[in-house]
Amino acid sequence: MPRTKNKARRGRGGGKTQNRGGPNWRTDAVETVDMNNERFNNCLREPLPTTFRVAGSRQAARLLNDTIKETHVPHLAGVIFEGEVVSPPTQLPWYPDGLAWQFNVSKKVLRKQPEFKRFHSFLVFETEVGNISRQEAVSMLPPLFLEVEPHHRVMDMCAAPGSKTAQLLEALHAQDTATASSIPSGLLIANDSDNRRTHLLIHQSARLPSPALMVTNHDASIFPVIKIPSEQTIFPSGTKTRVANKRQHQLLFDRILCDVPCSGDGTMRKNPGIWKSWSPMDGNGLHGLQIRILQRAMRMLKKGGRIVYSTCSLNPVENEAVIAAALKSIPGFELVDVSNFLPGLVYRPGMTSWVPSVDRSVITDFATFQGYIQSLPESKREETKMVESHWPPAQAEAEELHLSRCLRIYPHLQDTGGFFVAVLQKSPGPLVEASALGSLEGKRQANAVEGLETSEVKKPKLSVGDVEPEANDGDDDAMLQDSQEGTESAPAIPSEPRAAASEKMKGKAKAKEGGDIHFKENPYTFMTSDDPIVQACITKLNLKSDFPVSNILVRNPAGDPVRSLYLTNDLVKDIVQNNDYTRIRLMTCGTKVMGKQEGAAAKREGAELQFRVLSEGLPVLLPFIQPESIITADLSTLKILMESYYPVIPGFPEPFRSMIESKPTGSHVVRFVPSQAGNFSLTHELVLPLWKSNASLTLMIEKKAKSALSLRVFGEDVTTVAREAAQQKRDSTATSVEAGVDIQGPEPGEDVSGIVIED
Ligand SMILES: C[S@@+](CC[C@H](N)C(=O)[O-])C[C@H]1O[C@@H](n2cnc3c(N)ncnc32)[C@H](O)[C@@H]1O
Repeated sequence: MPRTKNKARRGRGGGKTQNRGGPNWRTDAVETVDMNNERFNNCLREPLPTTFRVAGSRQAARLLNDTIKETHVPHLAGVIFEGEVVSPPTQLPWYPDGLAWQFNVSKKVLRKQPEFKRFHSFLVFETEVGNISRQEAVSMLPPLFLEVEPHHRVMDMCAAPGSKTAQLLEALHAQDTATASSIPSGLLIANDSDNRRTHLLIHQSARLPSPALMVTNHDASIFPVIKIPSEQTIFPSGTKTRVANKRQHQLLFDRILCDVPCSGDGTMRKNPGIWKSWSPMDGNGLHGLQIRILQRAMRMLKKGGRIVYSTCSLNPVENEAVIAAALKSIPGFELVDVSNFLPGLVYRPGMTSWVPSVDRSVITDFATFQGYIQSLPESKREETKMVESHWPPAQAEAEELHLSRCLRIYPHLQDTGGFFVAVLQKSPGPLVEASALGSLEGKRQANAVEGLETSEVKKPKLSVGDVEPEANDGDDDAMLQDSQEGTESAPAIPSEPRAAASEKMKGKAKAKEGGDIHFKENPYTFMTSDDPIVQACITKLNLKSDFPVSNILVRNPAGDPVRSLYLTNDLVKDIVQNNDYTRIRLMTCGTKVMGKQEGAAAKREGAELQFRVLSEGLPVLLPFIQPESIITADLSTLKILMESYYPVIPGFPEPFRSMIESKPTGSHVVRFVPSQAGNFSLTHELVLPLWKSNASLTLMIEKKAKSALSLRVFGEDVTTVAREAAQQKRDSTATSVEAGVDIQGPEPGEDVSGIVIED
């Protein structure tokens, strides 16, 4: 943080003198270093460059990335605008496969310079349809460090609005092809405590539909135990089948992301408000919640599993202090050395020493918690919100905890926002006896056992639902956690006001009894495999026999296929069937694959009982559709389908025309093969849903997706919507010119942007 700012605040705070510990967040090294770095100061005042990531499954992302690299960037190189050279986009040096880009041009260039204007339109449309994600460079880091694989059980504790969730989903779907999606055996639970923000998550994740996704709405620090059946459990031979069948165990995760709420002081380049409102107390106040969220994650992790803890703050109280407190309270974890993980990433090591501010006026007079407490009159000691874990551990302890293995990203290093990342690994083996360990590890384990005293003494009884820790894990932590969920007493964590805490306890007790009566979402109900609607869909689409027909569900208690059919993988199905959906506060799960065909035309044609393939569900269904029922077409057919809403069947070229004429009305799937149409070529295969009416055809993709596709394939938006919009613009310009009004029409794509371009 800029030193001058702290000084100014101290001045305003009045009276307190510079302390022996030095300015806020100070390391020992700082004492000997000149803190005036002009580049750093200037950089903090500069707006961030625009960064984006090519999203989607690996193969699809590579194809689009090639388009950027080979079609757009060459045209953007050497551009001169108003006498100045404009730099083209460049790839972030550390992002795998060069899939992330950065550029720094003014809004004026994007609006007026023809090549950049075209590139901007391209970005806008591809962003709209989810193929490109505008995301801060540093925010792309945490999912990379998690190294998610398709079989992993992954938890995103604080997920909204969901840019990192999208990256995690992509990793889960790494084996997808450009047109077809795999059904990963793993799981991603994206959770956020803010109900409204979970809807952002649902919206975001619709761009990468996944049968392995669940969205929940919980306070992550008390995330409930999720039960799954223990079919793998080997019971003693005498166990009655009835007992064995009933057994469930706690789902533990392979990977957990804790991208926790933070003061956000690392975002000051894009949030100028931080310059005015920043206070060290923001970090002090969040510290307790941050520890509790991380501890909950540690309790839910499998042995050998990995947690990434991240914030967009540079305050050690929200970062190294949280890591140190969590590591000291729960044994069996260590910080991973990730120094060589992303070559090209420039960072600084975690801090091992700092002095927290004890109030808003940035008083950093106290090098230790004890010193601070002793400075207070006795009557005030109970009231202070400062706790021991705000301070750094002793130097030897900080070293033994390897706090320097954390990564600090400073804005001036690679022209980014400020960020903090720590990677924690849970030991794969059983815990070593505390007495057999070296001094610190022995103490850590002893402290942790103290912290869990009640449950350690009183082993929980398995009650209704018989939840055991995951069978192959034999994890005592999980068992203990079940019994004392929410009563966890890690040392030195700021306590909530008593009344609030006891209310929370009451609420939790209620939640433990069963569901949450305040949770108003609809339940998910699995349909039976022989349901006539399900069977009709299977026949109509000619699905193969390995289609997971028993994993289709609907969103109502009766199990009626009212509007949409969803598909989940086996693990999500197990979770839905073994947990009260209100207790886990399930907002959504799986992916929509079929939707009821609505509208007058469907009624007229007797198709109102038919379900059609949804474009978002098609990649998931595609591997199960018998190849002979997929219609083949070429680029000229695609052009006709793009240029008109309802092109009539006789207008299509042969052999497509005869092929489609032979098909019944209703939902179909078309494979557009690589081909030429005039000057344009389709370089890779596309598979899209189509609706056949009595006389015409409709490409069943959303308007914006159609425009993005058109821009990509034909270099311009040939869709009806674009033509109508252009006509409207021409008409209104003509009218205003006639009336002598000077109007500034919207720039192409601006109204649908989703990409906000800062000046
Ligand atoms: C830094 S943002 C997460 C950003 C997100 N990971 C992304 O990449 O888009 C922190 C999120 O934590 C949520 N949050 C705050 N307190 C929480 C809690 N106790 N449990 C779960 N989520 C919480 C906020 O609603 C916010 O969405």
